[in-house]
Amino acid sequence: MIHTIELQLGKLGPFVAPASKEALKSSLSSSGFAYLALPGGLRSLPANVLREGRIFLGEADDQAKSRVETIDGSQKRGFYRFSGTTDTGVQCFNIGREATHPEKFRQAYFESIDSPTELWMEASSRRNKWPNEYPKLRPACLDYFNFAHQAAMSVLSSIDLPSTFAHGNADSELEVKLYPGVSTGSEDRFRDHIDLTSVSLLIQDKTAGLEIFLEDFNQWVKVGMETKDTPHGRRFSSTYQVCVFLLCSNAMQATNCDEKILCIVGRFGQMMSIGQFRAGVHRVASAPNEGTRTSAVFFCTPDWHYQLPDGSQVGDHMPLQF
Ligand SMILES: O=C(O)CCC(=O)C(=O)O
Ligand SMILES: [Fe+2]
Repeated sequence: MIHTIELQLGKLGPFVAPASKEALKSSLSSSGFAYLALPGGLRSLPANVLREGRIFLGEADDQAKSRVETIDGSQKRGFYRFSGTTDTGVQCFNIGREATHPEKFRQAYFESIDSPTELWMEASSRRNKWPNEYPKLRPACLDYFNFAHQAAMSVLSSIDLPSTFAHGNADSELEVKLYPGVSTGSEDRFRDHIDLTSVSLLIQDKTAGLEIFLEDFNQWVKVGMETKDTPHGRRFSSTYQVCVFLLCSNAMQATNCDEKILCIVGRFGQMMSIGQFRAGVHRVASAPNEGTRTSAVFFCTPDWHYQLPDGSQVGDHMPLQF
């Protein structure tokens, strides 16, 4: 069962009310997923990051993109073209925590494994890249990054997992992806996987595309945006709502359709909880004739030197940086 948790707005940012803890635990342990509903005062944050990301990725010319592009290595910052999928044409804009010396975040890890500096320094010191021509992108991304970090910390502490202690560097990533429309619906755009995160927070602006696997039902379900019937036909009711359409044989049933963020347990969330919380398997399928889709995922990542219950460090699980 996927529960919806109302986030509250406190002085220090968004938080999960104590009364919602059990529902959140039950949702993340049974399915690996939960919805976070936003109070009105915070709803512009996801809307802004999707809008500014969509404008940059959809409208900037190749030159503007190439000025903030990362081509090589697994540590992406700024613009890059997504590969490693059957689909071409997916474009991304990636940021980490804004910092002058981001290599400091991973230094303790690399030193603990005696890794020669020249092997990790270059990739780990990559800073955020902001396109000058799109000045609204930076505040939209940074505001959302800060919000998402706070929200993730509150989610983790509510379910009794290490929060700020394990995420002191806030060495997380925010990635906006633009999936151009397709006319055929056969291929997966992003194959099924779990994320290398403690939790991921996902928003999207289109009904079609994201699918999550519900183990208990042995079924893929579509996560979409609410549609409303109007005299002029069906239309989307907001830019980033997510809801689940259960793939029932006789009816597509929409549930949980308000201003929501999908919270997904990642591999580290599962490991930190010694399996109490299930990592959520998800994928992006192509949705023919649905037009362009934009998503933004906050990949909440523990510090690389953080030691997991099995004795490994978080960094041991990360793809090579060079
Ligand atoms: O674009 C999406 O909705 C999902 C992308 C995703 O799962 C990922 O980047 O890990
Ligand atoms: Fe993912």
